[in-house]
Amino acid sequence: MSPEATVSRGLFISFEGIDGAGKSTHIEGLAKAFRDQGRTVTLSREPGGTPLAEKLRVMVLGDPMDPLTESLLVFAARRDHLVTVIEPALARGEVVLCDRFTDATFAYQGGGRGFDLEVLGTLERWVQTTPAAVNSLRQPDLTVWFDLPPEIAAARLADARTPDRFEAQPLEFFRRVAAGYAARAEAQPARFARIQADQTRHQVWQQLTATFVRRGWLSIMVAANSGPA
Ligand SMILES: Nc1ncnc2c1ncn2[C@@H]1O[C@H](COP(=O)(O)OP(=O)(O)O)[C@@H](O)[C@H]1O
Ligand SMILES: Cc1cn([C@H]2C[C@H](O)[C@@H](COP(=O)(O)OP(=O)(O)O)O2)c(=O)[nH]c1=O
Repeated sequence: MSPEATVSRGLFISFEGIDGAGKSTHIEGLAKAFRDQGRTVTLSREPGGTPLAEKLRVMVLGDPMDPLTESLLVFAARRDHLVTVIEPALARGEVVLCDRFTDATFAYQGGGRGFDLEVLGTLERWVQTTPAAVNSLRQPDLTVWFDLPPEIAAARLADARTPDRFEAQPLEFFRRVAAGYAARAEAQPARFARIQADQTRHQVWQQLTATFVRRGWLSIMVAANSGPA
């Protein structure tokens, strides 16, 4: 095991992908694996993660609005979440597992809605500026990207749940969202781990844990004895 695994520095890990890609299925199991290794885990999501941000989430997922309004609301929710939950947890040396972060904004508002990427970049810098981060800009240490063709995601979601304002979008919207994720991953390859999410749950889990074992963040033993919740 690399020395990194024995040092309890804060770890910020985000999970991304189009709706239905399989994030929720695997995050709990990963939290358990980190806990089994003695780490304290903060499990959260965006938009959301604080009382204020959860209120903003209800609006973003439910009320029609223009893309700038949508972008401002998700970034407002993010600022509150970052300042009151994520930064304090990282300062305590915890593992923060976050179901979506800023890449979702570039993918959904930027790719899906076609909103201005430069404006999103400006908002990203404003919202994620924090003195505790490398170069004062907070980014995840790792972003796990569940890459799944939109057709397969749609089939998985068909019977699974009542669609929200995004899940109700046509396939073409999700093609643009997927392209948005691919562009972010191409621009920042060191931060992204791409998971081929079209495989069985077990195979997806194995790809996921291998990613963490490779970085020295999970031991092989803990990974082998764990699985999706
Ligand atoms: N590897 C997989 N193969 C088949 N179905 C899956 C797989 N992973 C997840 N699912 C199912 O697909 C649906 C969407 O998964 P979910 O984890 O909720 O996706 P997300 O959180 O990314 O929107 C759920 O019904 C889930 O049980
Ligand atoms: C974080 C974020 C999410 N979203 C969208 C993507 C999802 O469709 C939705 C909520 O994400 P998610 O929590 O994955 O939905 P669910 O709980 O139904 O699996 O919000 C954005 O459009 N922009 C953002 O910045």
